[in-house]
Parts: sequence; C-alpha cells; structure tokens
Amino acid sequence: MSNSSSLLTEVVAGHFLPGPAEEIGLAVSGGGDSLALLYLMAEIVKGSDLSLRAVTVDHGLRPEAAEEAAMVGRVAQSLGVPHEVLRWEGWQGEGNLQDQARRARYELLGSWASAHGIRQVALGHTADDQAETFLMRLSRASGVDGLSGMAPRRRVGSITLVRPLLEVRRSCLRDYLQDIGAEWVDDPSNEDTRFERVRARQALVALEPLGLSIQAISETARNLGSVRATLGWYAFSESQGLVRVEAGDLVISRQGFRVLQPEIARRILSQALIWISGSDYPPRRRALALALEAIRSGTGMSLHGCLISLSDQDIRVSREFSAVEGLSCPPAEPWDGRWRLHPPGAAGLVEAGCELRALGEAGLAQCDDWRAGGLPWRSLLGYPSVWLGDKLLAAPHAGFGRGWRAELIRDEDAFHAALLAH
Ligand SMILES: Nc1ncnc2c1ncn2[C@@H]1O[C@H](COP(=O)(O)OP(=O)(O)OP(=O)(O)O)[C@@H](O)[C@H]1O
Repeated sequence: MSNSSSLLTEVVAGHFLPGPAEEIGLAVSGGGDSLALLYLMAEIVKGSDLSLRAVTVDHGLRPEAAEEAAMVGRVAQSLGVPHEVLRWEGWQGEGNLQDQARRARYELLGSWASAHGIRQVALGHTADDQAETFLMRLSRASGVDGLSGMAPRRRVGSITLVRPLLEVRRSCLRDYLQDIGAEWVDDPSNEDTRFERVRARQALVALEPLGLSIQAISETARNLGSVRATLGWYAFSESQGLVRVEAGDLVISRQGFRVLQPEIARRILSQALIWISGSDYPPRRRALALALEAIRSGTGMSLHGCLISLSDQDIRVSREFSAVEGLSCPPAEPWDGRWRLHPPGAAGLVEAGCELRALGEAGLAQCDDWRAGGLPWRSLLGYPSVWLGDKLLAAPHAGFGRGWRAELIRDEDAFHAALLAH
C-alpha cells in the first residue's frame, strides 16, 4: 500500500472506532468517491469485527444507471461485500427532480438499513462536496446552520449517516483509484452547467488563486459546524425550562422567551413550528423574523401551518385548522403524521366507514364540554376527531365520545432533542 493510500485508510478508519461486531452499510453510487470508499472500507474491516453491506439506488432516470449499479455489484463481489440494488420508481415528472431523487434515496437507504439491522450507513461526500454546498448556501445568504454544511455524523431516525471522506479531496480519491487500477463512472450530469452544484464546482476553480481553496472553505464549514452545535446546545438547555407540551400544543413561557438571546429564541420557535407541522424544513428566515416580531409586539400570527397565539403568560403554538382541514384517514393510520387514535375497549373495534378528521367548528359545536380539557377553542379546531360521515363520534381533546384515546407520535423529548440536531 502506498503512503497516500495508507493515510486515506487511516482517515476513514478513524470514523469507525473499535467496538462490538457490527455490519456497516455503504451507499455506493458508482461514482469515484463512493467507489473509493468501498475499496477503503473493505481494507479497513479485514481482520476486524466489522463487516460491510453495500447498496446502490437505481433512480431509473438514466439508461446507464442499471449497468452502473451492476458494475458496483461486481466490485463489491470481488471484495466479498454483499450488494443490493434498490429501484426508485416514484418520479411523477413534476417538481424538483434532483431534490425528490435525493429524498427518495435517503428514504430507501433508511428502510434498507433497518431491514438489515444496520445502524450506520457510510456515504462518500468529500471536502469538495462540502465546499460546493458552502458556496451555494452563501449565495442564499444562509446563516450559521446553512453554512455549516454536512456533519461527519448525523442521526436520521434509527440510523446514523457517517461521512468519513468529508475532509478528503475528490482528486485524492481519484488518484487512489488510479493507483489500485480501479474503474469508476463519471455521471454526465456532473458536467451539466444547468445544475447549480456544477456551476459552484467551476467557481471554486476560479477562487483557488485567491486562497479560497476547497480545504479552507471546508474548514470554515467545519468551524461553523462547531458553532452550530454550541447554539443548539444552548437552545436545548433553555427550552427544557421554558417549553412544555400541552396535549398537542407547545406552550412557551412568554417571560422566559422575552429575555432569550434572539438567535436562541429563533431556534426554539423554528423547532416548535417544525415539531407541530411535521415539516422537513424550517420556515424561511424572513418569515421567522416576522413571527418573532409579532410575539414581541404582543400579537400572534399563522406560519408554517401553525397558529402562534399569546396569552398573558404564554406563547402557544398549535396546528392551524386550515392546514389540516382536508386531511382524513382510516382510524388505524396516523393522522397528520403526529397523532394515533385508539378506539375504546380491548378489542379496539371501530365502526365501519369511520375516519379521522380535524375537529373544526362543525365538530366543536357538538362538544358541550370542550372547556373541561383546558385547550383554547382555536387550538381545538385543528385536533383529531373521529367521524362517520357528518356525524362526530369522538373528539378526545374536547371531552366528546367516551373511550377514544389520542396519543402523540412525536413526544416532548423529541422536541427538545431536535434542537441539538438542527
Ligand atoms: N444512486 C446512489 N446509490 C447509492 N448511494 C448513492 C447514490 N447516489 C449518491 N449516493 C451516496 O451519496 C453520496 C453523495 O452523493 P453525490 O450525488 O454527491 O455522489 P455522486 O457524485 O453520485 O457519486 P460519488 O460521490 O460516489 O462520486 C455518494 O458518495 C454515495 O455515498
């Protein structure tokens, strides 16, 4: 092994410290970076308690994709690594293709890992990817969170995504592949200047003479990552004493919120809106600034499918009725991604044809005892209830219909913990 490849092996191995026997997942596209990762990891696990399992997602978008996936399969086999191909067939021909393909890929990877009991999945992102992302985010005037770029480890549901090459240059991996006589595939879209990432890559070449090197930019992203983690920690620690869950609402002490540093207040409010709405993304910075201003001046507002309302003591964030007005599902399914309703009785039998919907004014008008639960009227409109056609059968939060029980899927701990991760 040459000096440079033993250094590379050491860098990658540093991300998988010795521990109990474990199978590590590897997402390999067929591109040079993740293929190099496959070779390096195969070297690292030799004689250790670690084993590997590789996967390629075929998005079915390019005719060559199936052959590329088969090529990865051949390499994996030659290294004694089991390999599978997962196919994505979800493209409807509308919206942002790259974004949808990426989301689908992570979803497929997550279910694949869970099905194999894999807890860590390694990805081939490099320092170049990090610098490109930084530049793209800079053009959107991102804050600390956006500019921190990708983290070397990130927990997503029950798996941890590991990026052992985040400090390694792409050119270094190409040299390594050439040294060992390996082949890889260059995706033609990597040259397509219609993509912002490709334009960022070209701009980085132009910036290099100014000293704005990939190394320097990815180091800046790393430094900001450490600031992001610190801010997340402060937001987490403040939120423990300030925020509580009341049924499905988040209630924040107004007095405590008022004296928070603006950045910490922004993080807590942003996370509250994500937690209630179930959205993958935070609200836009500008919208969030308006909401913070509305809270400061004592008025509420609607944002991100949530209602922010104020009382003398509290800021209450609840689901906005209009965001869930048309939502219905069978009683056994989660409603709005955040509620499970359990029917009365041990057998849990449910009348045929009934469904879960938002309570709304029509439902609430039938609930004489709605005040007993202590939730404000406007919040209650967006709570789940059980209907048979136009007939309200149960509204557990409004004291209507016996025996039905509502359970929150994302609990209070999940709210606080998410502040650490974002
Ligand atoms: N189709 C895919 N199947 C499996 N893993 C993938 C796929 N596409 C991307 N990945 C994973 O995500 C990482 C980053 O994706 P990106 O789109 O930057 O990679 P790429 O340019 O397609 O390939 P590479 O990073 O391997 O050169 C890859 O290194 C790989 O680990």
